Amino acid sequence: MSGSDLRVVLVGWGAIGQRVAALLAERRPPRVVLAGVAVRDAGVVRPGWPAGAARVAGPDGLAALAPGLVVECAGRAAVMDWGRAALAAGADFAPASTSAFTDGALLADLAARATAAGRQVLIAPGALGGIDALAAAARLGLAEVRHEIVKPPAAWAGTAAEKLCDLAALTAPLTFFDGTAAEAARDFPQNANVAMITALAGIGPARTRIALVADPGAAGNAHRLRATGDFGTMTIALENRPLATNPKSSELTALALVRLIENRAAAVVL
Ligand SMILES: NC(=O)C1=CN([C@@H]2O[C@H](COP(=O)(O)OP(=O)(O)OC[C@H]3O[C@@H](n4cnc5c(N)ncnc54)[C@H](O)[C@@H]3O)[C@@H](O)[C@H]2O)C=CC1
Ligand SMILES: O=C([O-])CC(=O)C(=O)O
Repeated sequence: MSGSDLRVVLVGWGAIGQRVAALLAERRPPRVVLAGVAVRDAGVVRPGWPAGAARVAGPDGLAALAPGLVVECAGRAAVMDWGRAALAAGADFAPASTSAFTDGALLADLAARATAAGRQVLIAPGALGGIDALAAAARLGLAEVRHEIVKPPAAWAGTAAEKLCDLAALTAPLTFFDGTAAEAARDFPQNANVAMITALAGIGPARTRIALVADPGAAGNAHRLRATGDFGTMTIALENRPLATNPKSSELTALALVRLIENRAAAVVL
């Protein structure tokens, strides 16, 4: 491998981390090396571990791998420490657990560290599409952004949805939450990270409206985004296939991270 290779470290070996690693192994993008994966128990042997990737036990072990890009797919609690460690190690930082940015001070802190280090915090579109159009449209001014997240009841199990409705008894779609992106991302960190992505790309966490729906007829995880503004009107509808090992997370989230990684090393960026 040459000195110009992009050395990537994944933080988290769950549904998304494993899918990203498998896609990189399949696609073998030029100039991309999966240098390491951070896990909580580095001693455990894990089937399917990527060839040549080091096990990283904690943020202190990051700099030794000389990463160019650290991709977080572990959970909200991992974002601050791994983001700081990535930027201190001279890497860009791409967090998937964007619900962490309901704490606006955390994003400001990482942004300041990125500026000081000459690096970037890169936010992939996650489970969503149309973020490029939304972010472009926001430059002229948006009047309204509404994002509806529809998942089967099983995908809401173990979340605050259980306090708001009887998931097992549903026979028709139920909108169990309608509020701001700030509230959605704060209260549903496993299911509404994209709410914060929509908000950051558009009109912010306080003005972006989010509806969360449990639908017993849903085959996958749907995202419906509608925005109006001086640019015109946009409507995006996605029916995402869930990841096999975590029904809460969409396949598209892993694909968006693979795209981000490949683009950091590509000659032509799309
Ligand atoms: N941006 C987006 O659109 C989306 C973001 N997500 C978020 O991405 C994250 C990962 O999702 P999944 O892979 O589906 O979750 P998962 O629960 O399958 O995997 C997370 C893994 O990270 C590990 N982990 C947790 N804290 C860690 C730490 N400090 N260091 C090392 N490993 C740690 C866990 O043990 C687990 O193996 C979650 O926060 C999820 O909510 C999920 C879907 C969409
Ligand atoms: O993967 C999805 O469809 C969305 C999701 O879980 C999240 O934003 O946290």
